[in-house]
Amino acid sequence: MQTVLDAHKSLRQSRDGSIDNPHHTAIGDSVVTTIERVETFILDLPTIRQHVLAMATMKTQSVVLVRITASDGVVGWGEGTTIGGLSYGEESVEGMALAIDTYMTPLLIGLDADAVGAAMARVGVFVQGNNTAKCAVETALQDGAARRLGVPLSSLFGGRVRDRMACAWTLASGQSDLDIAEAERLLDARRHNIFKLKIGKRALADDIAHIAAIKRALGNRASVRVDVNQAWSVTEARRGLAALADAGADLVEQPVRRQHLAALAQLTRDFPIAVMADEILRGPEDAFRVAAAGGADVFSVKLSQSGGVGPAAKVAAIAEAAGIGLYGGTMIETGVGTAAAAQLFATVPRLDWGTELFGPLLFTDELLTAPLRYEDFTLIVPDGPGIGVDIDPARLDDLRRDRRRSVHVARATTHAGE
Ligand SMILES: O=C(O)C[C@H]1C=CC(=O)O1
Ligand SMILES: [Mn+2]
Repeated sequence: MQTVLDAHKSLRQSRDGSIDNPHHTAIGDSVVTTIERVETFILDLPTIRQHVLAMATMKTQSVVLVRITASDGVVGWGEGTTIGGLSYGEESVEGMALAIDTYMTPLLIGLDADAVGAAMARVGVFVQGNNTAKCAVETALQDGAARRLGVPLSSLFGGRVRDRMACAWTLASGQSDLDIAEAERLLDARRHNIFKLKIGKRALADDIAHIAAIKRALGNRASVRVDVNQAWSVTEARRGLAALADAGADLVEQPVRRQHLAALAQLTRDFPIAVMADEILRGPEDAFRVAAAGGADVFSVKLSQSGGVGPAAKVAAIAEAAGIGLYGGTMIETGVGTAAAAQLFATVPRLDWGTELFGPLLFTDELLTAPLRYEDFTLIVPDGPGIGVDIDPARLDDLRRDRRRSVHVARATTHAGE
């Protein structure tokens, strides 16, 4: 039986013709740069303030970084991040590190480092689901492939149509007056004029009063949007969407559970406020299903949920083909995942709803040698090769869980009701 590995090996052509090159491996009559090492790092990054979501309150964000070293010495980085332990999704950072180290790495070692699609196809044969862990691996491979060519990752996805993009900020301190003060500061600094409010934890009437107060304070100076993170029943959502539109909110994100596509489609049809799909989208197949059902006006495209840069590009293409609006989503990633997402969203012809690639700004510590630039309400897409940013090794050492001195990880997240 021919395996995916055999198939991709036989498709590869010699790139430099030199069998003697010590950095390349001869496979059959092909000479390729191979994947030599895959390493995972769990990092814990304290947040600048508590971040209150329907299902969890974050005080620290935990992420998995993947470093892939190829036989030519080129290193690629990727990130797999989720929110609130296991309260947002079915993958945790600990589980991702295990899935990568135990199951994905042995499948990857020795494969052609440039054949990212073939490598991920092989992983997909033997590893079901685990999209966020796959995202970390796939992004690291994409980064390495682009660095090897000396081009930004956006060049592997058709090239840029923009070099900066609108960037929302999430107001989630848990208190209306603090949120308003924070929004005013960010408007004054010209950093953000799109605000996403996290709701669904409190009673509907309290959430609506909170949104109305913020919209009243900010008026036309800002777009106000809300993310329910699946917390509403269908009945609550029907009441909620009507009230949100009256309060002046522009968009509501994932109001009902991700399993309830028919309800999401009904809400999309029945209310004038834009409905955005988030948790329901776990890759291209879901994107197709949701688009075919008329399940949303807008897709929040996330690299982590989609399974990497390539699958996220397919989600975006399905939205585009279906006339669904696009928004560049985040899982509150470090500069690594944020830069990778920016590279992809720079290539999307229409990004009408902007992005929320603010992740690095929510952390007390900077991981990169040069921070991402946020100016004039936008994020600037980095120019360098690959994802366009570099990790500071000293800061990486500082933030690694296995080297960490002080963060009390067990209490870094509290859950709804605590
Ligand atoms: O969209 C989510 O549900 C996750 C995330 C993105 C921004 C934020 O504050 O939380
Ligand atoms: Mn969301």
